[in-house]
Amino acid sequence: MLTQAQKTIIQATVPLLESGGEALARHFYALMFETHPEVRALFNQTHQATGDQARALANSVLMYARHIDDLSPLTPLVSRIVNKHVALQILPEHYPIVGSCLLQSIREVLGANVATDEVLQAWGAAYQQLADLLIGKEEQHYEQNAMQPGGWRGSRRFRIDSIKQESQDVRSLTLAPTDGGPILNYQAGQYIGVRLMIEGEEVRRNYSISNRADGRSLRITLKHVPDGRASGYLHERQVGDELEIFPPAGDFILGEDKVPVALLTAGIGITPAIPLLEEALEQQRQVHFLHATHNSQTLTFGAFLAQQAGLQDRMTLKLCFSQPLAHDTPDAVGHIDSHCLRSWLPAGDTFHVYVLGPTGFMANMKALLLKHGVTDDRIHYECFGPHKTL
Ligand SMILES: NC(=O)C1=CN([C@@H]2O[C@H](COP(=O)(O)OP(=O)(O)OC[C@H]3O[C@@H](n4cnc5c(N)ncnc54)[C@H](OP(=O)(O)O)[C@@H]3O)[C@@H](O)[C@H]2O)C=CC1
Repeated sequence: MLTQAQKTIIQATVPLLESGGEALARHFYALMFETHPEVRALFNQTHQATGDQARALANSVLMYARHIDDLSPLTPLVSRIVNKHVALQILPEHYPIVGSCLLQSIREVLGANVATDEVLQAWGAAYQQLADLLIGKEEQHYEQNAMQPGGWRGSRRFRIDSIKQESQDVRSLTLAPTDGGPILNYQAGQYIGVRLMIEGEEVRRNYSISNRADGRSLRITLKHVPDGRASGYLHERQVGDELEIFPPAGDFILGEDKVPVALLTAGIGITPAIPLLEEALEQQRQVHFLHATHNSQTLTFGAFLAQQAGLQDRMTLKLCFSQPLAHDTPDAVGHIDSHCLRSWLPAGDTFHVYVLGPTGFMANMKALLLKHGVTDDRIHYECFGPHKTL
């Protein structure tokens, strides 16, 4: 348990974290990967290179320090972190490695005058409190996954049953367990973890599941990112190849109120929106599917969406192309703007909006939605990779 004196020390470090948190986080990752190369696989090295992971860690530590007296406002953030950890199979033994490197980094970056023994002890206790919380919640997920019919713990081997080119740089892989057993009933909007061995090095990634649970197979849909190690590797796989998969996780799911839904997506952010769309339609909800992409060549699931919109009275489909080809006839050209949202969103003020895509897109859409009067509690978004507050 943290003492009141330790909580006061943690709160006093907030200004330091506000100004120097990112430098601290960068130092921490460099130290950890140097002294514990075995944990490299748990972190996407592209997010390291862009600094996204360091920013996400700095922000999480800052939020934690700010709310050390009452952690309840952090419940959504903790849930996001726990789910990402579960899909990457973060285990209790990983926490002491992170804890010792974090304390060493605090000492080295802040210096002995600021990072006194008292300060380090307070942060050691605070870290342990957070680690215990996360380990407990993650174990609950692992247990729930393992107990369900068709569930499993750790990795399970899946075979690629089919491959489909969906658009210019995007293909879907349909995967079935090699043991022939069923697959648990995952929720629309969830993702899985994949463990790959690329040139002798372990790499782990999360990928959104792009189909609804059918008990037999699951589908992931991937964009080939230039220089993307895992996506490049997966795009070279053939039917019959096998992959190691961690059980589904994720809390980006439809709310239970059967209100109208707007799915506002861009680029490859469309992947989790497909099962969300199917679920919403099955629940007889009104769905407005608004999607931005470059043009018809990069449009993923275009035929499926058009077919659904043709079949379903309750579905509206609007496409915005930023770089249309000569023969393209989208509903709008450029970026989705205030005018598009005003005419494309459902009427009334009960609908919820689910935003998925590049971070800049999600930040823009959130700002426009707020301006349009959509309240914060009705706007949902999920970052692919480290969580960011928009
Ligand atoms: N949340 C999720 O589940 C997932 C999210 N992603 C995220 O999606 C990102 C990559 O998506 P990708 O397919 O390459 O996207 P694209 O670069 O293909 O962009 C898709 C569309 O969004 C437009 N756009 C980009 N930025 C903005 C902005 N700031 N405001 C308005 N419109 C914008 C683009 O216009 P323009 O032509 O001007 O670029 C384009 O029309 C990744 O970075 C990843 O983080 C990926 C997978 C799943």
